[in-house]
Amino acid sequence: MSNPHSYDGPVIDVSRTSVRYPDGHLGIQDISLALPRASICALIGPNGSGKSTLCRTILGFTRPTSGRVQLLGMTVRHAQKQNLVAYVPQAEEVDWQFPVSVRDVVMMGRQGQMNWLRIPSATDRRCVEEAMARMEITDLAQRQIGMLSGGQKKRVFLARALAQGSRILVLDEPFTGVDAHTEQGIMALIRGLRDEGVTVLIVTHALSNVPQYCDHVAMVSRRLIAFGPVSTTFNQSHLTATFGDVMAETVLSAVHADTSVPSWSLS
Ligand SMILES: Nc1ncnc2c1ncn2[C@@H]1O[C@H](COP(=O)(O)OP(=O)(O)OP(=O)(O)O)[C@@H](O)[C@H]1O
Repeated sequence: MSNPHSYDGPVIDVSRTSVRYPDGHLGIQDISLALPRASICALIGPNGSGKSTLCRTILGFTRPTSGRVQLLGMTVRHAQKQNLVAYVPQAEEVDWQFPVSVRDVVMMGRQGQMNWLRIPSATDRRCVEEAMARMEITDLAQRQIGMLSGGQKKRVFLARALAQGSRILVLDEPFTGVDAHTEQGIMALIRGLRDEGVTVLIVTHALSNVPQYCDHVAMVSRRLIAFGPVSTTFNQSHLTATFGDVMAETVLSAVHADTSVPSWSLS
């Protein structure tokens, strides 16, 4: 098995991967992409195009029907066991009624590092306090997660991912329902992690932010339409093939005018 700290191949390596759900629906078809270390990749496509399916396959929540996913040169299961992958879910995937505090949720990021008794060490506690401070949620530490605003909830899950200290970070729509200050904070954090060597995959409908925030972009419509550096891939022909010509025009004019396209306009 490769050493995750010295491994210099593709960090997320998806090879000819398809997912067909038990009811016969096709989630993704024959997708291949290879993300390098220390990069930020946007995963974009219309509703139902397979973004979540691809993420869930990379995270090991969904098994590919065919093809193969490797993370840092090892199977997804091995990477998960070594705590190498952190995930920030969409708000809808979380049971907000669950009676846990913000600090408890952030501590969950440390579970893979704890001993079998699951008693947090001084290091675990320090990592949790540092992650909460970095996400500016220390004052919320005792609050029950269901009582927080949408932007505060996002920051809690980012802090959990930070506390985990993983080499790969997958975020599902991190900008939905957050204000401009939180959005800037999330991006500053993600860039900081990228500069520390973390590989980041972001599912986003905030298309006009992609050139500003990301190094690579993957465009999907069940199949892979295009993948590569933003500078050469985020262009009119690929956007048209993925979203249609009206949306491609709207996105590109928003990029040039440096304004954002509301995500609801992409449904
Ligand atoms: N559990 C499931 N069982 C059956 N079909 C599914 C399941 N989950 C997703 N699908 C189907 O797989 C396809 C891809 O869905 P997916 O959720 O991956 O798209 P998405 O790009 O993430 O969409 P959105 O932008 O709306 O979140 C869709 O046709 C969807 O109906």
